[in-house]
Amino acid sequence: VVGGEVARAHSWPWQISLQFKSGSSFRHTCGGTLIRKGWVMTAAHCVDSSRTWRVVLGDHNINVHEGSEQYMSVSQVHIHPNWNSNSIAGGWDIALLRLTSDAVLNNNVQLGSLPPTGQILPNRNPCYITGWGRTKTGGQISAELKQATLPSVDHRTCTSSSWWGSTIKESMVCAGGASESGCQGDSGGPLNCSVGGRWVVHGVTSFVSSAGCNAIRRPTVFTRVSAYIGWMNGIMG
Ligand SMILES: CC(C)c1ccc(NC(=O)[C@H](Cc2ccccc2)NC(=O)[C@H](CCCC[NH3+])NC(=O)C(F)(F)F)cc1
Repeated sequence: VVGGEVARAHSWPWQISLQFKSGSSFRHTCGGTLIRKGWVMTAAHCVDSSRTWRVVLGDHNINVHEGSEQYMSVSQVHIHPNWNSNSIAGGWDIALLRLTSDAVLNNNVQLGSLPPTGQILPNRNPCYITGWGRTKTGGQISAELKQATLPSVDHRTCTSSSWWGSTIKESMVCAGGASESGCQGDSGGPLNCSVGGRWVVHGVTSFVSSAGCNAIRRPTVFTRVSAYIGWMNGIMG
């Protein structure tokens, strides 16, 4: 997350760290959202390589064992069948991870709320991006979970020629476009939007401009969760 601030610990208790085994330890690679006790929603591009994954729930500083963490193994990776790893602009950048055991819900670990099918946010709806991703283009990932306000940008604006143009599909949500953005390592994490006074996870962090994470008029692009409710229910049962 470029800009914003360090989140109050466990204030986004559905945020998870997706890590892969590297030698004898695990490394953070992406974010994700706990949506059922046994299921995590993340980006397809995070899991389209075969690795040994683990999901860390209830984390704040990913380099320190704080006692609130739950370490979960992944028994199954369900990548959307239409995902094409050579075409991030094609969309479909969403995946579900089945955990080997159910999370224990508590003050530090809670389920994220999903929107109803088809819900589209109005322009400039208040949203926060959260993640442990890089804190500036080419910079380092953050040890502590960060948050930044990224107002949603409506489709008409985001697809205009001086913005992203036709790269943006109906199944995507844009948010930000000023000095704050997502960055590498935030992929797969939630776009948390305030709807009716409650936090709803409206996006899965997908991509930023290759000219830089917080490039002007290149808002962070998210997979629109409300376009995939049917698919997810079909998988999770
Ligand atoms: C649609 C097409 C023109 C297009 C292709 C690629 C991108 N962006 C990218 O590829 C930039 C590259 C980058 C690297 C380092 C620093 C900044 C940017 N990376 C990204 O946007 C990666 C997803 C890459 C998926 C690759 N299979 N996502 C992110 O960084 C995140 F966290 F914002 F979600 C953007 C658009």
